[in-house]
Amino acid sequence: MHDDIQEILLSEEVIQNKVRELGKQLSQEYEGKNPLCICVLKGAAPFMADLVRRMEIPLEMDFMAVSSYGAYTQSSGVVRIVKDLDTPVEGRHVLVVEDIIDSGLTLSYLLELLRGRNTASAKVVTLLDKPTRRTTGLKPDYSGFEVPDAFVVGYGLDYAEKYRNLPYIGVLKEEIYSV
Ligand SMILES: O=P(O)(O)OC[C@H]1O[C@H](OP(=O)(O)OP(=O)(O)O)[C@H](O)[C@@H]1O
Ligand code: HPA
Repeated sequence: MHDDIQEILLSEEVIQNKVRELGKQLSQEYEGKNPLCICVLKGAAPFMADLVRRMEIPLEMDFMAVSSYGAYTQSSGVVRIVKDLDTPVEGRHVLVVEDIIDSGLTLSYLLELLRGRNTASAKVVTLLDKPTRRTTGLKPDYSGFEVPDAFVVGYGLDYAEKYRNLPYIGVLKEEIYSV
């Protein structure tokens, strides 16, 4: 285990089993719909890469970057589009792929934006849900795990751009971000 990690919450095996399960479920839900899977960069990149390989249906991928956290652990409350989609979404079934929903600010903003572009449907799959931190009414359509109110890193999730490449998800030691 990495020295900066206090505790492993979800092992690589547990994550991969869940991804396989979600991929199977989404394959059934989106059969015949050629969904556009939208990865919210950067945190969702490992989850998106693993998830689409478990979806056994035709689909397309696109990438979007929005930022509300800046470099550290507090949401700024202001959502900014850093990179927009390359694909027109009008009439498309879009599935937003997220690593974590915390306050829900990022996704509330994103879903409103996408629905305003007249999608046929706009749903969300998140690997992690931290419902205790929610300040919006947002609920994911598909969710992997609920996590407690702790700052978690790994499998895409960062602290100051570090730890995204850990294959597991762990709680960061408080001394790392309290200095
Ligand atoms: O529900 P919220 O409170 O809005 O938080 C969730 C968002 O915060 C993180 O992204 P971040 O802005 O840190 O960018 P990153 O994915 O590049 O790390 C995470 O990947 C979600 O997109
Ligand atoms: O717990 C978290 N870890 C990393 N990034 C995050 N963005 C929202 N919550 C978190």
